[in-house]
Amino acid sequence: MPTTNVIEVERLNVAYGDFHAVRDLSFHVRRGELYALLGTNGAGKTSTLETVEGHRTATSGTVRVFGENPRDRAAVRPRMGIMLQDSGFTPDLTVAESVRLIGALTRRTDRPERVLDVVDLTRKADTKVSQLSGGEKRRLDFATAVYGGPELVFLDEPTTGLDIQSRDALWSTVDKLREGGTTVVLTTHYLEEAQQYADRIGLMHRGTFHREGTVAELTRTLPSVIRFGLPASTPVLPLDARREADGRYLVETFELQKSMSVLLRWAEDHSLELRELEAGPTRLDDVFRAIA
Ligand SMILES: Nc1ncnc2c1ncn2[C@@H]1O[C@H](COP(=O)(O)OP(=O)(O)OP(=O)(O)O)[C@@H](O)[C@H]1O
Repeated sequence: MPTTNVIEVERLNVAYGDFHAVRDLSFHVRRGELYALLGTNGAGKTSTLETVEGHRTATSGTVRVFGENPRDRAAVRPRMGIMLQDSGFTPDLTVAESVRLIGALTRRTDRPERVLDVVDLTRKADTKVSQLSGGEKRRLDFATAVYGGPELVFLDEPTTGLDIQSRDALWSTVDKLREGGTTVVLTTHYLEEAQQYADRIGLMHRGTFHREGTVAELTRTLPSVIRFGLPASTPVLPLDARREADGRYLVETFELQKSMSVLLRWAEDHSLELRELEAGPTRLDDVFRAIA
């Protein structure tokens, strides 16, 4: 199957009066891809997503979704599911009524019972929205993205407020949607989720991309790290290390395996225990910290 772009953004600008929230931003999302739009606070993620979702008009530049202008709601909306940070369901409606409403609004076909089952709210079908817990409300928000298995799904901070079981269940549902070919656009402040699930990441800062690429592309410019603790008096270390505020040692290296082997041999030779030893490639958190 040829790779086609589901989303194409070319030199997007979004301004609020004199303030430029998004500057000349260009990116595309391929069919079947999970693309994470991440960034610092106020970077312009919401402004960008609202434009792609068709809720906001670009100040300049072009945005195409399925080759169409996303402001053309009739052409685009039935094909996309949007899980907002708060979908704003009417508190007096029951969960089942809310799910049926999603069906009517999206004009997608599905069985509400199936959707309730997928988001694990079958037991709460007759409960009013106002009586749901925070995590249950979030799962109801997720139903808006799942209903009718749309081709494109936007997940805005999908797992905020969810316990670990609900998070795992949400990601397993997302995996199933993806097996069916669904394209996913994610925003999250849980960087480990982006690191685990995203095919590509656009990392925004002050209205533009600080970096864009796969997780490996984003992290490989920074060294891997090794951390460990040692007793008070030790022989001279075999590689450059610095002391952290908590007294542990930190080694930064572009040759993780080699440095580990040097360190382990040294510890063995001196009968030393490397306490709380941790080693691994740079995490996305470190890429974020490097922005500052
Ligand atoms: N309606 C508005 N009027 C004026 N300024 C706005 C408006 N909406 C957003 N902004 C500003 O535009 C910038 C980008 O905001 P946006 O909400 O797109 O960022 P974000 O990346 O989603 O941030 P966060 O992670 O904090 O939610 C911010 O500086 C914000 O204050």
